[in-house]
Amino acid sequence: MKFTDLLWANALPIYEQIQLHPFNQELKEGTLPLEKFKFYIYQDSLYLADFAKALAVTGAKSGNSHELLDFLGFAQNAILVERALHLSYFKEYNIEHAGEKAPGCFAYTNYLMSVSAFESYEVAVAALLPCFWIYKKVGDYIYANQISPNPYQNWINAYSGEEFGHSVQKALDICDRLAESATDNVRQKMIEAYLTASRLEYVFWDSAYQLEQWAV
Ligand SMILES: Cc1ncc(CO)c(N)n1
Ligand SMILES: Cc1ncsc1CCO
Repeated sequence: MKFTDLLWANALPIYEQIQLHPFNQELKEGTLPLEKFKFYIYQDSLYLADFAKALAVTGAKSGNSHELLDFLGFAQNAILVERALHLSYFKEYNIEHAGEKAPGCFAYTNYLMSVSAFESYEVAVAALLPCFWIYKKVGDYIYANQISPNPYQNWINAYSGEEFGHSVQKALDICDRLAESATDNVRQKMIEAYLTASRLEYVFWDSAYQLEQWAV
């Protein structure tokens, strides 16, 4: 059994709740209120900017130029996705560049940045993996089950697409390779980081669905 299969099995209950979450169900049906999608896209643009930094810092920890290049490529793609997909939605829906991170986005980005800065390469890779893998699975699920025409088609195509799929496979392969030579202790920390980031993926969608605000 590959290490990533073990990760998937461990986090399956979290993934199932993500797939069943009304944000993703309504995205699939095309009935997600525009206000919630706009909130999500704006928060996700803030997310992707920090995610790119975490990817670059993680890449800098790899012991070889091959994986450094992989992670720098992921970071570059995250910024390009932010520019292309998000800015087109910003225009189409008149989303203003205003406001700070909601608590869910704040928690997730700060977790990824702190793990990439302060934990080992192995643990940072495991923490970053749900961003790739869960989005791929959600993208594929929505693509296969969507009601069309769907107003959120561009978003669906981006994450169910082949290009994103290649990046996801690369990240999975790196994680499996690292786990093979990791100690049990490091592998345990990788599992915990993967679970925490998966929970934060749920939190991020839920935050958008609730139009989450700071309590004070
Ligand atoms: C919150 C979040 N996780 C993962 C991705 C995938 O890039 C994204 N765009 N946003
Ligand atoms: C994970 C991820 N999300 C948006 S871009 C990107 C890197 C893919 O290369």
